[in-house]
Amino acid sequence: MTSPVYVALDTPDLERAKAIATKVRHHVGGIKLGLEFFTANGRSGVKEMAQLGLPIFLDLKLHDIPNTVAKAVQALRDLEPAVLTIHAAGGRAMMEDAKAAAPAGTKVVGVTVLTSLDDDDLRSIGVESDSHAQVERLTKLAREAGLDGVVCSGAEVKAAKRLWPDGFFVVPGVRPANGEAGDQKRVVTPRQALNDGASMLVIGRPITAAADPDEAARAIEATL
Ligand SMILES: O=C(O)c1cc(=O)[nH]c(=O)n1[C@@H]1O[C@H](COP(=O)(O)O)[C@@H](O)[C@H]1O
Repeated sequence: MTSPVYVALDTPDLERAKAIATKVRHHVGGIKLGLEFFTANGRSGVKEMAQLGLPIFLDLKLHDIPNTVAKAVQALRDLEPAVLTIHAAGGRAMMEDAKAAAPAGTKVVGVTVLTSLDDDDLRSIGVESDSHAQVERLTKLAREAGLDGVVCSGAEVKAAKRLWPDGFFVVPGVRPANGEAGDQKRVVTPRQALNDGASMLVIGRPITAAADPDEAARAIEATL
């Protein structure tokens, strides 16, 4: 079975990203390249990582007016990522236009509420709903806009899947039991996230910051 774990290679260092991906490749389903990697290495860096032969999740969390996001997605078409993120809070028209601009084989998923935010953080930016209700709201909107799925924490994935049984659910903020939460606030274990309906788990530091990343990925895989 292909592993649902995508390792987040959050580094500006292309050689380090390659080295970690090469080490863990037999215990993950793919690699996630985000803003830190992309702003340092750009499209050519993504192409170089693609040569490793693992599926790529390009996590750019695009969030702008519909025209700008659609044109940015168009400019990324030839990279053909397996998964691409946009912010669901960008609204329905933005999501519709992003999906229309993406390659047919790319799953476009909407980030709902970042896993680094709790209900107090939401209130501080004027969102009166709690994280659970806000994830549900944005999941419905993403579905209506024709996206393939959403990104949410493991605390909400069960509810999101109930609203969208055939949606694709990406769950970051995943930590092995007793793992360091760091800046993540809504955290669950990999096993719990899968039990509750996650399609894909995004795991960064628990693997990449380990003394032996392959052993860490293997240990996580053993809990699934
Ligand atoms: O879209 C994401 O992947 C994402 C969404 C979210 O709400 N929270 C979140 O942590 N992420 C990403 O998931 C990864 C989590 O990394 P670790 O906390 O090191 O496991 C990072 O690359 C984040 O950019």
